Amino acid sequence: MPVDIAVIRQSWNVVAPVADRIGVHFYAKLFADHPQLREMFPPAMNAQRDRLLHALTQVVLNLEDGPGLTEYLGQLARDHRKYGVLPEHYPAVGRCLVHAMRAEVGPAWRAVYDAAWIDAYRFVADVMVHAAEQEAAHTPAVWPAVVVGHEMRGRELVVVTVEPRERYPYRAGQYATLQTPVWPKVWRQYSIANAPRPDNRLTFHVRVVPGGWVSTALAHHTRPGDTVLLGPPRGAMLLDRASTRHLVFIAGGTGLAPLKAMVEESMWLPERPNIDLFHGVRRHTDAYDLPDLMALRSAHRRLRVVKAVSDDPADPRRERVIDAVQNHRVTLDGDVYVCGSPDMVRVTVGQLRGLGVPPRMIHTEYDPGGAAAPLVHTA
Ligand SMILES: NC(=O)C1=CN([C@@H]2O[C@H](COP(=O)(O)OP(=O)(O)OC[C@H]3O[C@@H](n4cnc5c(N)ncnc54)[C@H](O)[C@@H]3O)[C@@H](O)[C@H]2O)C=CC1
Repeated sequence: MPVDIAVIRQSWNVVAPVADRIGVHFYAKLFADHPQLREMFPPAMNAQRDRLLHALTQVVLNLEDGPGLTEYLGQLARDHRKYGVLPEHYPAVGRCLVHAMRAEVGPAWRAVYDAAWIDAYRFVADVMVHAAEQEAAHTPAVWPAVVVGHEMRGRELVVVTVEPRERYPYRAGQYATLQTPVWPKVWRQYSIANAPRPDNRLTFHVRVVPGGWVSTALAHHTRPGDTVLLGPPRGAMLLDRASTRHLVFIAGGTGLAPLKAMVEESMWLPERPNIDLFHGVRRHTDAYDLPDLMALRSAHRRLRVVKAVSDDPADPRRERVIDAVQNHRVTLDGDVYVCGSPDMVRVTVGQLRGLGVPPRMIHTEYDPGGAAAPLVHTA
């Protein structure tokens, strides 16, 4: 049965305003009817509810884009394998979702919405089950990884290195989701700070976020020998290996991680490009990776590394990282990669656009649509 896009869109006018309540209702109903599913989810459900609503919105907005929607749902399904989702769970989810929508929308809900959503959900479930099955044929759902390095760099920043037991296939610039034994079922995304290595080891730069469960666990309750779990690699901020164009990397704080991985990858290219790597930090003491960056610098003659300090009272030349790029008269004639906090990325990209850098040359971890939430966050 084809999905009735017009009816779904119409229903969205009454669903969207009460979407938060639908999220709460949906999970309450799901766990009441299927208590065995509760243990698949984290203790705190706020983020989970946001993800559900985000996914629903993506489905509704992209119903006309068949291939794009299939790609999105496939990625969602591959990500969900780590939660232990099985094909038999999907019908229960569909029933509870439609029930929650009907209940929260109230009298404005029409009978035709039921049928349209049941069809739409069936389509979503079919695509996801198929994608998960295909992936399961050759890829694990999770990668157990032993912590082999744990180095505090300052009080609230840790550099963690792990060694997955099986080969972890990823590209420089991507990120992984990670779970520690301290908080089962709680996953957080962290960019991988090194290009793939023969020893299969991955390094993460983790700033402790106040109240952040996983970042605190990694910094203060994790030791070499512990085992963490990794979900599949994700992210599309990658190097164009065929290009020899000048590369400018602009990092804010731990946003350095994926850009450092890309610098490493660029060192294998047959024709190494010229690279400018700017690391923006608030204070001098926040430049947690400077010795490593300098080591990289001495191995790569075409690499320039610049530290920009924005808020250090001891430093008269306080500059935002984008100001440092301008002050060093960098020619912005190639690809520019920007990574850091959402605000930092927004401000920096705005400045780059103002300087005439074409949007297609600016690469970030953000939804190309622009206004949407960042695709990666760490906590
Ligand atoms: N793949 C990704 O997208 C990754 C993103 N991140 C994000 O990067 C951020 C790093 O945070 P911290 O290490 O605490 O660094 P931070 O927030 O202390 O900032 C470091 C630099 O960014 C600049 N900055 C911050 N806010 C700015 C703004 N509104 N406008 C212009 N410049 C600004 C600061 O001046 C400083 O130079 C986190 O939000 C983290 O989630 C980190 C790793 C990977």
